[in-house]
Amino acid sequence: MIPTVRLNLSQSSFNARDVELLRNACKSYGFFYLHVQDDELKRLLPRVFEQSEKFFALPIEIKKKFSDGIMNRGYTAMEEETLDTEKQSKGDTKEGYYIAEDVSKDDARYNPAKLSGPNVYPTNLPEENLDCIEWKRTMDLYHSKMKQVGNSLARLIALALDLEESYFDEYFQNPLAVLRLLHYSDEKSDIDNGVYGCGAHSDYGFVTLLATDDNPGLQIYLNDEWIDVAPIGYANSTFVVNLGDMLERWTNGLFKSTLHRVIIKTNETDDLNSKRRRDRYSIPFFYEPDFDTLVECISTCEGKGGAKYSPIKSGEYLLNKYHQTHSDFNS
Ligand SMILES: O=C(O)CCC(=O)C(=O)O
Ligand SMILES: [Fe+2]
Repeated sequence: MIPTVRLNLSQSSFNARDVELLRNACKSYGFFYLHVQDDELKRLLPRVFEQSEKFFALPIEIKKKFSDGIMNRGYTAMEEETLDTEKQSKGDTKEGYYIAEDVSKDDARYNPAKLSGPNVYPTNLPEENLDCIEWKRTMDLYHSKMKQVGNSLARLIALALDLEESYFDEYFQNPLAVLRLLHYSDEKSDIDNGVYGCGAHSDYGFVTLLATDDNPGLQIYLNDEWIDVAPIGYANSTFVVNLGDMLERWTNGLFKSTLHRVIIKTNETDDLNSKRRRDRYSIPFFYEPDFDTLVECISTCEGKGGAKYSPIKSGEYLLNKYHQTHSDFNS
């Protein structure tokens, strides 16, 4: 149902049809598939998922070592995050790993109060369990490639708003660009009892580009109904993209930041004749404007009714949301 927009990273201009598709999808659903044409990305995606699975397969006491609750980097355990505090009886049945821009302490951009600092990477593990060098290389490469995709998508979004293609560039000089590896446990979601893979929420920032495996689970809330989003699988470099709250605020509600959640439907009694279904793995990439960006209604979106939302600061908005949802976040 949601359309597929195309983006070719090696081309500098965009196709008018894609601009139109994107505009309609952003207004109606706040969600679309994005097929990104880029050979390096296509080769990289299976490796990123492979390395992600290898990490999550490690024992919990090892995984827990690689975490920084101040900068919100590295490992977050099963049920640590609760995205819908009203409806959930326990945390999301998923574990995760945050990777952002790796900024060393001697870098001029180092500023932990503004979430700019070093990543946490797995280290000192037996190579047969995890090749830490390869792991870091793969994740850093993917993070950098996804920033390029985010930058290009921001330009396409500007065109869809009838703005200059470069309109958003100034707000993404040091974007809060965060990759999050996710692994859902096989615990079946139980809506009546508040058990969710991931509770209902809207994303906080500009756009999220989600790579998933072939497992279903993602649902979006449209016209008072929860609708399944068919998993696209990462093999052909297609992402499920959704818009976040900041873009909704920037556009005065013209572009939607839509509620979504993850429902895990499997359990031990799943089709015993076929091979047991694998756990679900997904990797959202959150592309958000610079920490100090003031997000306020774009003048051409104001319309007759005026601005519906008060201006917010990008970084403050994110920090607030992290505090509300993460029990281990203590910045
Ligand atoms: O795993 C998914 O399909 C969605 C995850 C998500 O919505 C999020 O992390 O914000
Ligand atoms: Fe989300």
